[in-house]
Amino acid sequence: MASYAVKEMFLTLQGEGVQVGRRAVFLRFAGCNLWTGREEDRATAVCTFCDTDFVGLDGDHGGRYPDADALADRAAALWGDFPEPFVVMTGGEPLLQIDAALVAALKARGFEMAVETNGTQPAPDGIDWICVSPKQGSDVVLRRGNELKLVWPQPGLDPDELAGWDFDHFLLQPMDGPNLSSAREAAIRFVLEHPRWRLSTQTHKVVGIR
Ligand SMILES: C[S@@+](CC[C@H](N)C(=O)[O-])C[C@H]1O[C@@H](n2cnc3c(N)ncnc32)[C@H](O)[C@@H]1O
Ligand SMILES: Nc1nc2[nH]cc(C(=O)O)c2c(=O)[nH]1
Ligand code: SF4
Ligand SMILES: [Mg+2]
Repeated sequence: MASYAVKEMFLTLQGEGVQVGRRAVFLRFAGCNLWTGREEDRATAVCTFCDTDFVGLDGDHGGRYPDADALADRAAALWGDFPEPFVVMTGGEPLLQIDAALVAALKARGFEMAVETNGTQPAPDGIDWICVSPKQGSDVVLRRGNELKLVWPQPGLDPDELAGWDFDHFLLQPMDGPNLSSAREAAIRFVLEHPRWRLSTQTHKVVGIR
């Protein structure tokens, strides 16, 4: 039976993408295949701009969960006594760990499931909402889903090529970091010229929630 390495779990509002503002349990898995998460490796990683600490098991409700039921029980407890539970699985790279047993355990507790992924791994069946965020220099195998959320700008990644992939929504998300304001301006300019794309703002950072 699989065990799961979890960095943290918390209740918040989805800050990004088409489902922005929605109450959600965030389940952040530890580990990623495109960066070790160590600052000394950032410059040589495939993904160099990550805004997230996904190393270790030491966050709120983090730990090694022995099985899918234990993890789904914790997610249900965090959601609390409300209808229509919603979980966003992220990381790190969640598709390194999400398996059929976890999907089934969450489904059995009534969860609607979303995933935030870099798209380099196939997704198991049964996930309700797939957000793929491609990274320049990686091999994206998951080219269909609900939303494609491109962190912008990423030199070498051409949005016109991605626009042929099979997604319902195409989003540009300005890259947070030292050049955030110019990234924002570039994204706004791009959307004004390419109405197929929408701007995704990381609203949780603006309003000061997790
Ligand atoms: C931390 S990642 C975890 C999920 C998965 N590994 C991925 O990259 O999609 C969550 C989301 O944050 C985005 N992201 C990471 N660093 C960012 C940054 N500096 N600015 C804007 N978005 C960022 C990712 O592209 C992804 O959409
Ligand atoms: N509020 C909030 N919304 C988010 N949407 C995607 C996030 C992520 O790190 O995957 C994230 C996050 O870390 N916090
Ligand atoms: S792929 Fe996702 S989790 Fe991994 S380093 Fe990039 S943004 Fe961070
Ligand atoms: Mg985040």
